Amino acid sequence: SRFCSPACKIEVPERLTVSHEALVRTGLAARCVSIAVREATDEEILLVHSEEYLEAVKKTPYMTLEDLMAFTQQYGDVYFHPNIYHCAKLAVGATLQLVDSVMTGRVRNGIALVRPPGHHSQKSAASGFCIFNNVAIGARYAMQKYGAKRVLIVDWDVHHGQGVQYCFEDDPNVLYFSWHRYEHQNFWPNLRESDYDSVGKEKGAGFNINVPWNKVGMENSDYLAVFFHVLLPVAYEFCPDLVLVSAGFDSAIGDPEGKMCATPDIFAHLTHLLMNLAGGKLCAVLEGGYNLTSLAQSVCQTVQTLLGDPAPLPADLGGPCESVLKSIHCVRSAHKQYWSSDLPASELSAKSLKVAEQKTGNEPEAQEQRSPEEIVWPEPPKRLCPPVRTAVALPEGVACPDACKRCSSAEAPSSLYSLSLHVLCECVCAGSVCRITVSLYILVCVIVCRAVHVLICVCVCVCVCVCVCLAPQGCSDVAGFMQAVLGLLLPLGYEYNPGLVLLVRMPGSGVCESVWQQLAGLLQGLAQGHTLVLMQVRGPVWVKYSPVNWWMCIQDQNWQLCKCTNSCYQQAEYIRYS
Ligand SMILES: NCCCNCCCCCS
Ligand SMILES: [Zn+2]
Repeated sequence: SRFCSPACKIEVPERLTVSHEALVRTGLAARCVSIAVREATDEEILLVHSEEYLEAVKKTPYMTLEDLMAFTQQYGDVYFHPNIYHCAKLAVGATLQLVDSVMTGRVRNGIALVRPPGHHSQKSAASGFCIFNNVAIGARYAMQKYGAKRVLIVDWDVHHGQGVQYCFEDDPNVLYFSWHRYEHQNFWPNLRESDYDSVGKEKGAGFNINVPWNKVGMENSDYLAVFFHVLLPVAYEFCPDLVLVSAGFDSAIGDPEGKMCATPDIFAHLTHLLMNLAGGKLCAVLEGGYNLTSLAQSVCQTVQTLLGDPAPLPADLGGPCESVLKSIHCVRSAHKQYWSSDLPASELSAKSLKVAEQKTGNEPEAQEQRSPEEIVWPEPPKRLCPPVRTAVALPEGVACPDACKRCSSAEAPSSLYSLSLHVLCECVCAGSVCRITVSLYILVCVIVCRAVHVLICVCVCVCVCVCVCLAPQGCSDVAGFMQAVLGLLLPLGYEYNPGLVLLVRMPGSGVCESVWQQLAGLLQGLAQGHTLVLMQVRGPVWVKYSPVNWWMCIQDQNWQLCKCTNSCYQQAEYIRYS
């Protein structure tokens, strides 16, 4: 019989069917392994929820419609259907199946497309369409069953996941990050504790990060700025064993709840920027997302990045808007005492403020006048999945690394300079590159990043941005190095939006492997993954390249190579020859 109470108009079954259909239509589903779902057990649900709440929800399948209505009244904005208890157990069970698959290494990462969502539900309360807190239970489960010590939860849904915050606010082992439409507490769930000064309690102080959006109409550059200047520096310092994403897509353009302007392809970059953490162990769990068109596109963008495909070129980014700068400034000040990675906040806001003034963001008022259905945006750009991930040109007698395809060996130019120009011209003449960023890493810690634009080729105008990075001591200051990469190089790179990234590692630079891997991985979010790496270890040159990744390594006589695990793209095993 039809459920006579006002069933939810936006949290509808079609959310899952359009998402799955899009994954099938784009061929992405065929590239994934599907994981069986199951119902969560009581024990698993009790990792987060109270017995009395679970017992109460257990009764709902047998309630009359009137009783269900009454039961719903005690909570905010949640709808109970006789079948929702079953669905909510499946949503938790699917999440835990995904956590199992990732923590056991059966898969590197994945996404659980579930409903009802979970991040608003609390120990003894349903809220905001959520019955059981899928992601909070997933975090506790990973810690209990797999001994995960530190779990990072990134909540990019447009609503504040207060349920997750309450669950872990005194827990230093779970770092909860959420951005959310807030409008100075005028947006649902209208909580004082959703503001930036809720940093966690007792031992958990510093492990809860709230970034309020005090305006609607936020764009891609606003989202990236928060990742570069708030989330990523702290996430790298936290060094999680597992990343859980409360992947709500109501923060995308066209959503009736969020009223933001960020386009679906931004989720390709957000996902990419998180995939270098925790050795690539990332579980995304669907939360909100109520515009069926942008939801399906955003899900596909996320899955395609999880599969390792190169990110799309970021559409013309500007700097963050004034309101976001204030939020970034406030949340960084609130967390200053807990985290060491901290560029002088004044410098950050000064630079970005200048850019913000020039920013002519599309006025959200204009957007608000149009109904969500009328808002249109361009289809996300096609993203190449190269037929050959990695080709390697090696001197005679050197075996081809795993997962690489051997091709004719390039002659080994003697000096680095001629080599790089030789290759650059080859790239340029191939016509596949319009702009090139050359990062010459002389030494380790980047403290000054100066960009010099040089015209190097008459046939094609190639802007070579030569970042000459000076630095003091060796690899000890990894935090400082990562802070400079995250807070300076990446924002610069995304805004510059090059056609190719050239990474050069000089001998004696002392760049330790982990830093090098992070750098190579993060920078592959630029230039659609076209990365050229000159790794001056010592010795002859060989070129490892593919339509996506160009790797050029200069090796010493005894082939002192390194294992470069690119969690994003492929395990590139190099070979040690002595
Ligand atoms: N007038 C109150 C609107 C409440 N909307 C609840 C939205 C829950 C989103 C879950 S992601
Ligand atoms: Zn939401």
